Amino acid sequence: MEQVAVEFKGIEKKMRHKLIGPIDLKLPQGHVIGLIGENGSGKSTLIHMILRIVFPDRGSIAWFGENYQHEIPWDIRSKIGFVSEKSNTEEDNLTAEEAAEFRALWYRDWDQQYFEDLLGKFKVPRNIKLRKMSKGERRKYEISAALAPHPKLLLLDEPSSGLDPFAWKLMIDELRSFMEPGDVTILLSTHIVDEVKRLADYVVLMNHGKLHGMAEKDSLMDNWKEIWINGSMDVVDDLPGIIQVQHEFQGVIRMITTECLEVEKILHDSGIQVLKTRMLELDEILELWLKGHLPAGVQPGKGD
Ligand SMILES: Nc1ncnc2c1ncn2[C@@H]1O[C@H](COP(=O)(O)OP(=O)(O)OP(=O)(O)O)[C@@H](O)[C@H]1O
Repeated sequence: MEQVAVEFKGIEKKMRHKLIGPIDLKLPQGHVIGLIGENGSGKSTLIHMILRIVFPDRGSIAWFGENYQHEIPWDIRSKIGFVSEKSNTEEDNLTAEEAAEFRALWYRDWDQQYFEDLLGKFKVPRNIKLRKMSKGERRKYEISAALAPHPKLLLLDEPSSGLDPFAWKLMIDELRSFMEPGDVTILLSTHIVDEVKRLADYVVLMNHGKLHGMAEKDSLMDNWKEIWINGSMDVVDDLPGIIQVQHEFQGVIRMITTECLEVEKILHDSGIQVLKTRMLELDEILELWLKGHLPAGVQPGKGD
């Protein structure tokens, strides 16, 4: 059975006007999980609950298979890297080098050489205070500092905010090579669908504090398709996962299915001609999912 980095069981948290949860979610170890949702849907709150910056009102969280009632023990916390949506103001008056000296005291496995290499790769300015850096420059420092202790779980809250396209590409490449050992888990909250498309193995969708479920990205891309066939509407009634269907012209039917592999097999076995198929873009899939069309096997509120 696959190892689980973090597990949420029946988690609920009342924020000012919004209930976040209930959330039942297992983040599989060794994968990148893209966390997607509209503004205010609860993504940062979910990340803050993993870090114990926010405590849930109900339910439990397990870190690498262990539950803790109060604080997370330091040996566990030091395995978790974090890039916050907002910069840490306590570091404002420090240079990247000075801030790293403090971080190195906290993280047992801090790798100074790796940190220096990342600063060089990202062209982070040296010997100037972090508050004097541009938003993108500071972001590059923050990503470098989060990677430097080789965390086993990396929580990234909109990490690319402020990055130029070249730095963005560098970040994607760096995160890919960071995943190479195979036991690292990344939870990536982002509004950039292309980031999820390039990096994520799984997609977790949230909306208005509710979890819409978790699905494997490749399975979404392979199964959510637009198909054109030559046939009658009766045929469509027997096909699985049909969420849109339209009679186009002269016996041509256009449909969208969430179970394309199965649909293609049935059509093939029935001798029905497929005229054309089109893979949906990930943003189209997410829009349909948000409207309530679930991927096959996904239960709303659950991410197993
Ligand atoms: N410190 C806080 N106190 C009270 N309510 C809060 C606090 N922080 C966030 N909230 C509320 O909790 C809800 C979820 O916020 P959260 O920041 O988790 O959303 P998000 O999905 O990360 O949003 P965004 O994409 O805009 O960053 C929002 O309705 C927000 O108003």
